[in-house]
Amino acid sequence: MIEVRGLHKSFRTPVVKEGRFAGLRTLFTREYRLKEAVKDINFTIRKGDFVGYIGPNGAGKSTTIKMLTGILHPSAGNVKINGFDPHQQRRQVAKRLGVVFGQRSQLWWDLPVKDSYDILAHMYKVTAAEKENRLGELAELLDLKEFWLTPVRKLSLGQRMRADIAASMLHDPDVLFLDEPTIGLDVSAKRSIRGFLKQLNHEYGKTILLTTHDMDDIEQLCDRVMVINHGQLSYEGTIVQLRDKIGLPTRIKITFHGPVQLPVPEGLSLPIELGLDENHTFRIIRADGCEVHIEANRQQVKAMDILRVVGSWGEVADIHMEEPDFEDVIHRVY
Ligand SMILES: Nc1ncnc2c1ncn2[C@@H]1O[C@H](COP(=O)(O)OP(=O)(O)OP(=O)(O)O)[C@@H](O)[C@H]1O
Repeated sequence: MIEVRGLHKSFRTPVVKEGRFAGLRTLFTREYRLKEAVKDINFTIRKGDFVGYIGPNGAGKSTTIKMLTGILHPSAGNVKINGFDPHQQRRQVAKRLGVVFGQRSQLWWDLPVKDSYDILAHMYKVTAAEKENRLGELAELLDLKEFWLTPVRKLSLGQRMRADIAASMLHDPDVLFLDEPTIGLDVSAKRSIRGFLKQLNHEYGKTILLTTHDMDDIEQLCDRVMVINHGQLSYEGTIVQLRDKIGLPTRIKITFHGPVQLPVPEGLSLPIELGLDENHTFRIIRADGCEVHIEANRQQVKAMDILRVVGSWGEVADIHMEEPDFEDVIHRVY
């Protein structure tokens, strides 16, 4: 459905001279610097996928999205969306594509929300009946009626984002590109946007590519994640595979029915005589009365082995496992 092959984008920017009359000298003797924003990117996104596209600031995410939407022309390589080239066959692609830029609204600032939809429907050649039908459904799903007649500039950020997402869906596209759709939103506004996106993907089968710096968005919504760094893809796969690859330890808190005698001091790994070898061990990080905190790499040591060993220290009352924070995992990939 979305195919990207050998995608490159370089920008040529004039080098600004320093010192007296710098502006003038820059005008007459132009020197250019080449910035390779995207370097040989390849990926395929199938129908119904929900894929996260993440990377640090300046990594090349927006440049990629702009090439996918046809706003920018690749320096090399190609993009196909449903078989069409977004730059050369813009009209065909636009019909099947919805785009939301969280930082920039596609609605008319001074017009009531409803009027923006009338203009967009006209631009996309959506019939009056289709428009009524879709807006009825979207208004219900995104709770649009409360600000239907309000000018866009007076909307809260959460309302504006809901209105923008509805606008991108008005022509019923199969594919959605979302660039930071939850930026700046409070917890409940984020939840409502995420719920809607989930529904679009699960129930309506929409294919979604999501760019965000919010790792909760990625963890809660995406089946797959692509990481871009310095213009190149540094990881592509599921979130579970990514966690396994990075292999951060799981934190486990064990509560005993009484104080425990530990076989090794805090900070040390368990010794071999307990039936664990040096590659399959775990570490005591803190002991506090009846509570013991350990760290284990669950790729290396089985939960049953941990239970067997800690069970020999005393009577276990409770065990609480905490998987590594996804932000920490991502930090390692960046
Ligand atoms: N029009 C342009 N002219 C020159 N350089 C550009 C242009 N657009 C982007 N760049 C450069 O290309 C690189 C990638 O930028 P891009 O906006 O794609 O990053 P990003 O991953 O979207 O970052 P962020 O998370 O901060 O939005 C950056 O170094 C940026 O300065």
